[in-house]
Amino acid sequence: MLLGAGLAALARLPRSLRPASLAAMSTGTFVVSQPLNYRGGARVDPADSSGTEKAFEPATGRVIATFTCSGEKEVNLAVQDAKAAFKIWSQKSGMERCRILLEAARIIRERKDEIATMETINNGKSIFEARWDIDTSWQCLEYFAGLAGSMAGEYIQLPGGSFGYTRREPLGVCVGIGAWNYPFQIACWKSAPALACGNAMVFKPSPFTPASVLLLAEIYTEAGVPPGLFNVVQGGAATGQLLCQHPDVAKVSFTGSVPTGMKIMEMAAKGIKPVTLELGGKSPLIIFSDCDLENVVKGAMMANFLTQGEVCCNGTRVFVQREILDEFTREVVKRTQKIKIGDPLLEDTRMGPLINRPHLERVLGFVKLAKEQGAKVLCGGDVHVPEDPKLKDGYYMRPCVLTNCRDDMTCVKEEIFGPVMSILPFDTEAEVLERANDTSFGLAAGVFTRDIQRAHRVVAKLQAGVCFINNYNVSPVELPFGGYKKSGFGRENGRVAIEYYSQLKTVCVEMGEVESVF
Ligand SMILES: NC(=O)c1ccc[n+]([C@@H]2O[C@H](COP(=O)([O-])OP(=O)(O)OC[C@H]3O[C@@H](n4cnc5c(N)ncnc54)[C@H](O)[C@@H]3O)[C@@H](O)[C@H]2O)c1
Ligand SMILES: O=CCc1c[nH]c2ccc(O)cc12
Repeated sequence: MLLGAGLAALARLPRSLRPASLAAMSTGTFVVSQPLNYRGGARVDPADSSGTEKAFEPATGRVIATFTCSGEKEVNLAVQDAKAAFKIWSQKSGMERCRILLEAARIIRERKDEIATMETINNGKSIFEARWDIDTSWQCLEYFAGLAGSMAGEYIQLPGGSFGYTRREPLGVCVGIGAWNYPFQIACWKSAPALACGNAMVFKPSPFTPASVLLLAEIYTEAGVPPGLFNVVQGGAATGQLLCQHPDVAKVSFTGSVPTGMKIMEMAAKGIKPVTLELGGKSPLIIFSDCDLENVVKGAMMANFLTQGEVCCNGTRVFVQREILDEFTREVVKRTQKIKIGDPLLEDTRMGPLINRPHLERVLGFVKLAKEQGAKVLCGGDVHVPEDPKLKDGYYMRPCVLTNCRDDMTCVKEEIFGPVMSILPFDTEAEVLERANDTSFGLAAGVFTRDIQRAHRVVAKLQAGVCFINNYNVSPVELPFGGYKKSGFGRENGRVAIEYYSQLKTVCVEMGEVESVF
């Protein structure tokens, strides 16, 4: 729980009385004072330390938590607790697991405002968006609860009355390592399928956003999972490495950047551990001239400016057919300039601060380089200083639209992970397909057109794991999510996620005599 002035008392109130009070808290008052590790069904101070980290409130630049990074001893304790809980959990029927996950989903739904408030304070995204994130989170638990109850193998008849069958079995202790852009949701997208399949999990959030996953851990406990089934350790690369290299860890599910993904895969390879990698992107959004322009402008904004542009699947290379280039550009700039930037806890704010000062500087650096390389800034791309004095040290920038872009510019080739849209004109379908696929990433892509045949023809040729037709950045939990090429592999969400958190056992049953060649 986040504790600020008067908040400790609020936190002791019955849960039903808490959410509204917490949601009413304003920016600039929260501090975290309880331990941020979770083990054996409770918050704990870590048994050892590999240094300390500070977490910030991006809206104000204030430190909201100082915490200890977990070392070898603490990581080992978390894995051992998870191992013990796995023995109990994996023996439960799918229906028993289903009931507990449904209860956890219900509690998340009930505490939505409280969790969203914490997410907004620690990440900087607007409260409006954070509530969406929490909706997708409980929906994910509900979805995998349903699948837990219906997981089954196959029966295969063999000659002479013999037969075989398959069993879908859990892997054991799974590790989840998260990025900072969707802290609570990432933990849910990983833990829900893992737990549904009968696994235990040790989760490490990004050191920039250590707080909200503790609420998930407490909720799992309250819902009835065995103590130790879901544990949290804190820290950065060193703690992550200890987790990936631990001999009792059966699988690693990672969300983060491509360079870190490569390191994770190397470590996992040494232990022959399966990995799910949800990595970065530089996704194309292709807009044909026959589109519905009103929808397209909305789609392009959704593709670029959610969570301050810090979204892996953002469609930041916006290819616009030349006939509508001017009209589209005019309209998208007009709307971008109207985005309300500021205190992310205010109901009408639509863009909050970026995650931290170095990241803000990095994004501004991309805009500067784009100008040097010949791009034209049509709006934004500079620091925003809100009028409210308490926000003066926050990490705000104005969302940016770039034109005069070329495919070889850095702003078009590299993932910026900030509110920067690059507009690129094109003439023909064949040309735009070639240019859209000319990247080592392959996370997502979008097509806007009224021509349904063209829409399907184009998405069939796009090298991307998630394609949108006439919309962008919607992620219903029923649909698999994951990338092609360097954007990773394995899938989260959808039925298929079960395959990444379980293993298949084949049982061959002989009903006759053993036929021996000896
Ligand atoms: N594809 C997706 O679903 C998805 C979702 C969100 C973010 N991302 C990507 O994540 C990146 C931004 O997130 P980030 O800056 O937190 O990424 P990051 O790779 O720096 O860190 C991600 C996580 O990995 C940990 N980590 C860092 N080095 C490690 C190591 N050597 N071993 C083990 N763990 C290590 C970090 O502490 C953090 O928890 C962007 O590239 C973005 O596209 C992808
Ligand atoms: O940021 C990228 C897309 C995304 C949004 N929410 C989640 C949760 C878990 C992920 O692995 C990716 C994402």
